[in-house]
Amino acid sequence: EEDQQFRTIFQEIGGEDMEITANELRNVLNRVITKHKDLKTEGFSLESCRSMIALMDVSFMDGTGRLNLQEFRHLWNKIKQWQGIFKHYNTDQSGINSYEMRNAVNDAGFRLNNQLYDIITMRYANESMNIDFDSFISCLVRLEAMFRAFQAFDKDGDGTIRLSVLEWLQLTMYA
Ligand SMILES: O=C(O)[C@@H](S)Cc1ccc(I)cc1
Ligand SMILES: [Ca+2]
Repeated sequence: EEDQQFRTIFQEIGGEDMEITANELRNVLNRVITKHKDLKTEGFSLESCRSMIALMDVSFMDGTGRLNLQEFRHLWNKIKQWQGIFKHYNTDQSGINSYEMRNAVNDAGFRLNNQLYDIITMRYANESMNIDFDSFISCLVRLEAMFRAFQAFDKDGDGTIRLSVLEWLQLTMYA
């Protein structure tokens, strides 16, 4: 039942080619956020949607540059989960600050170190050191995809991976 609902949404957004492009993803995300006044954002940019699609490609080893149903379902479920976390910390509608971001990232199930929390704030916060909803989502999509990519490379699970420079560039230039 829920799956059929998903397929319908997906069909409506992606069109008959059953794939969602960055533009189509941007349109649906920006349509949904207009219905949520408690999600502080200026909207999702095309670039952030391109990045999220590339990260889903990396997660699902599917270098199409578009979202298939499986990738879209995963991304959409994550956004639904993470938007709830964002609302929980975005109490004053100013976005979330670096302290709240640390708790939000933990609530999303990630365990990082202090240096990484600082890096995330530097990378995703605006001039007043607050993180808007679209940046919040872009950050967590990247975080999750990078964890999954590492695990895919770390076949023996020993916590280390070996990459040639070209393998490194294939990952970092695309993701
Ligand atoms: O589906 C919805 O509208 C709510 S429940 C969750 C949600 C909120 C924001 C986005 I963008 C996507 C999904
Ligand atoms: Ca894809």
